[in-house]
Amino acid sequence: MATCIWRRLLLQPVKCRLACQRVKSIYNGTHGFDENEIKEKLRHFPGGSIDLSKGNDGIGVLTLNNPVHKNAFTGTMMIELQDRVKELEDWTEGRGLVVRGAKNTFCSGSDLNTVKAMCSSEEGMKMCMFMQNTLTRLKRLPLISVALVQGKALGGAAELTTACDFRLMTPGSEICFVQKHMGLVPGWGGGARLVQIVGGQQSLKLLSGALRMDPVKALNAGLIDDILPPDEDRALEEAQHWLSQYTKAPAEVIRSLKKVVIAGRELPLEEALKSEKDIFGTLWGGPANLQALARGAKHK
Ligand SMILES: CCCC(=O)SCCNC(=O)CCNC(=O)[C@H](O)C(C)(C)COP(=O)(O)OP(=O)(O)OC[C@H]1O[C@@H](n2cnc3c(N)ncnc32)[C@H](O)[C@@H]1OP(=O)(O)O
Repeated sequence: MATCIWRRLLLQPVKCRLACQRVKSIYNGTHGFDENEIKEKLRHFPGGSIDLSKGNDGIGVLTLNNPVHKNAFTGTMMIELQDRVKELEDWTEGRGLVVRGAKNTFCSGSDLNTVKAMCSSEEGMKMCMFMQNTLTRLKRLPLISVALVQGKALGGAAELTTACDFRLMTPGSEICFVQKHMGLVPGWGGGARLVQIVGGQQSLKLLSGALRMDPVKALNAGLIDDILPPDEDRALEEAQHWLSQYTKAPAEVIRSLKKVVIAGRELPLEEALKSEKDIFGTLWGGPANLQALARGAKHK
């Protein structure tokens, strides 16, 4: 039943808007999760912002902006991240997204003042459910996302990078799942996603060793997709250029490709195949398809 709804949603994002909100997220009222309650709590920990710019070229830039604290995630930044992801869900022209930190550093994870103030197990789990919902929705966006890691990506920030389709690092940067040193495990969904990206063996090493992954180690482990040239000030430009090799096509084609991959990632094979057929049907004989045929495109 759930996979059937999910398949319909892949095809009818507007029609099924309300159901969509439920299915795109993991937790809702049936899991005892009260989103408003946790948001109210998170509002008590202000600071920083999550900024989104949407380019006319269909490429968005999402910036974690709290540089005095190395872009650590405050409570209000967690809420703003959800708001920005909702905005991206509604951006029908979007084809790609770069997720980065302000001032040449990525993010030092959860704001430690927020962590200290929400120290009961119950509160921790609510925050964890809220962030899992948001990061799952980020990963399920019908556009191609890349995390640009400059400086350090620690703890929850390392988890955030796994909610993007791709990861890039600049020389001198580092990704480290420091949760073990905090007496924790990943909780924002980064553990499960890491296993999907690098496999169980590598994940166990990265998490239990809290390994500091420099760009070369991260590339060899399959954690990242490329290392950018050593020019910090041009890193965003380089990341956008790197991303453009995957986003050069009409938005409806790129968005449909991503939906096919989401179905393949998340649905049992037969359901994924049916989704793929339906998504294919939305493009066959459509403008991009007809233009390609009229051009007599050759693929030498
Ligand atoms: C499920 C979620 C799990 C989590 O994410 S738990 C959080 C994991 N992250 C951490 O423990 C990061 C702790 N911070 C550090 O290790 C270092 O500050 C870090 C990021 C390597 C940067 O080192 P430095 O370059 O030497 O800079 P610094 O230490 O002087 O930091 C500059 C100012 O930023 C602050 N800061 C850094 N990370 C923070 C954080 N996560 N929460 C709250 N504040 C944080 C730091 O306290 C300092 O502030 P101030 O200038 O002393 O007022």
